[in-house]
Amino acid sequence: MDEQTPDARDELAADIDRVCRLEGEFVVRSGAVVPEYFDKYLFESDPVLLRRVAEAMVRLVHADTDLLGGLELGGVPIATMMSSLTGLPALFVRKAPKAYGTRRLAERADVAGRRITLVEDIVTTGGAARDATVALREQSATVEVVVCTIDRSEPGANRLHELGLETRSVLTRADLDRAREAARS
Ligand SMILES: O=P(O)(O)OC[C@H]1O[C@H](OP(=O)(O)OP(=O)(O)O)[C@H](O)[C@@H]1O
Ligand SMILES: O=C(O)c1cc(=O)[nH]c(=O)[nH]1
Repeated sequence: MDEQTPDARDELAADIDRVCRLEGEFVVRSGAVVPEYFDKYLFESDPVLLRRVAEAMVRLVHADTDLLGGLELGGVPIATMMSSLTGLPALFVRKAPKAYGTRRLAERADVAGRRITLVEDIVTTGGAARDATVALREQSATVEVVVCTIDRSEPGANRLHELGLETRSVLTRADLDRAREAARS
């Protein structure tokens, strides 16, 4: 697939920022309290925006990927759309194994020996991606890349590289701040 043009990227940043940036006081997954929150459900529930996001994320997926592992919950609609765009099968990765039925953590089939690209909406500290990586590697999957829509991590906060995991984002916090500034001027 062609690279995304700088204009298309700027346009996506502006639209995502306008739709999903909230101001207030928010507790995030890591337990920190932050004054701004990117509510991914506000762009994931818009079919046109979800598709644009998924198209941009597909460009970040390595060719040798076997499965697109959407992280519960916000990663699941994105992984599903990416699966539809690429034909790669999706995997739905729960935060914890289901307590009954198949008792699976990763919904689809065994992941042993499969190369999984994780699909995440927002990376703040990388904690959710870390937990999923550890759990999937325990099931003998290969996990080396996480693709995300927004990397809002502060410098040094994302330590996924220590797990040998590469983070590839469509947009960073700086992209969204620039888009916001441009919209104001
Ligand atoms: O990088 P981190 O510090 O892990 O934070 C980001 C993660 O936290 C949020 O998920 P949340 O647990 O709120 O779940 P949801 O997708 O189920 O709404 C977000 O969607 C990421 O998965
Ligand atoms: O870190 C998080 O939990 C988090 C941050 C954010 O901006 N948006 C979100 O959905 N989760």
